Amino acid sequence: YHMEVRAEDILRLAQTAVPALNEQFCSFEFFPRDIPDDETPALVLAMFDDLGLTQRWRIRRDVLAKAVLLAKKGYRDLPYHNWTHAFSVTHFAFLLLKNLKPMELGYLTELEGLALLFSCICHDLDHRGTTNSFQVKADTVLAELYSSAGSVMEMHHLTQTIRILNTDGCNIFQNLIEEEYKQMLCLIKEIILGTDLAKHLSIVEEYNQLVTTGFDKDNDYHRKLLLTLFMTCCDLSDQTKAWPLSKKTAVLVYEEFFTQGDQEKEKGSKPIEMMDREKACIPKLQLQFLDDIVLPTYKVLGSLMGEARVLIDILQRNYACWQKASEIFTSRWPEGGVSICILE
Ligand SMILES: Cc1nc2ccc(C(=O)NCC(C)C)cc2n2c(-c3cc(OC(C)(C)C)ccc3Cl)nnc12
Ligand SMILES: [Mg+2]
Repeated sequence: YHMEVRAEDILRLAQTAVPALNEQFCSFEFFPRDIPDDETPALVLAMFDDLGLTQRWRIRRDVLAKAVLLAKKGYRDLPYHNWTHAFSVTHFAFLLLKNLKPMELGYLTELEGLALLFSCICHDLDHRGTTNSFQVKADTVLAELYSSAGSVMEMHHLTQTIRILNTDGCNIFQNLIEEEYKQMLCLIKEIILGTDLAKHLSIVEEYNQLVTTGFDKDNDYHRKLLLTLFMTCCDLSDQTKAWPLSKKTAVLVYEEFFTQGDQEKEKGSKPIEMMDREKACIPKLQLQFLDDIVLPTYKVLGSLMGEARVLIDILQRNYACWQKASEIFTSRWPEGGVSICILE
């Protein structure tokens, strides 16, 4: 398994005219998952340009082109943790940076904004569609390598990210001065390791304190919290889209979970209910997920950045749809299949 891209593909991407990012593309309603796969690399370049990051950090176009193509190739063909997920997460980071203007307001430095965008592209590189606990239980190579550090998968995503930067002609940060380069690697590490669900759950308390004490933009730690908060919001952003779209994504997540559950059964171990296609009730699990993880995270975002409150309204509408679905589908289909919500 290796990551390689052809020179002519890099050249073609580097020379494509920058697609104009229209109003829909720049709005929170936009659903990036509908963009054809082959159009996504050019749009990533356009997002860097549109945010002024390409010129601010003197990022060479052909270098950014190669890095994006290598990252795209670094994702596996899975139901959920694939390039489409990475692209949609990156698109939401673009929306946050463009619409909430954290860099202009001094909530994030331009270096932190660049770190967020690049981390989104790479944050789930070479995911295998299984959880950290699965890696440890199955004693996989990745668990051998990283279980002592915890965050097994996230450590792997990080090493794959560094590998891209160390690949000839891919280091988009090559024109940063020494000090900024060191800071950049530190930020990327924080952000990518912060995408471990266990890490997120352990710092939710600190997010709420941040809301109570108020955000101090001169406080490095506050800005770091904001970065990992933004990253988690990006990672969860499919849930802030219109109902049919957010439901479609949820089904993909369970396709991956159930495949892991099937593998665990084959190994003779019992999967948790969320991963057991015989036991899981998706609407019920989605209500828990929105209650325990998504809503608390976006409520912090909404308290810190007023313009993000509109996203909470959409989340609450989607919550209501899952409630209706759970009432209609509390009893499973006669043949014991999983209830997929047909609500539109
Ligand atoms: C639609 C949707 N349903 C989900 C339902 C359940 C869970 C889950 O892991 N439950 C475990 C218990 C202990 C809480 C995750 C779900 N999920 C994620 C997701 C988020 C992640 O972590 C961050 C981003 C840091 C929160 C990491 C991995 C994934 Cl797949 N993305 N979309 C979804
Ligand atoms: Mg991840």
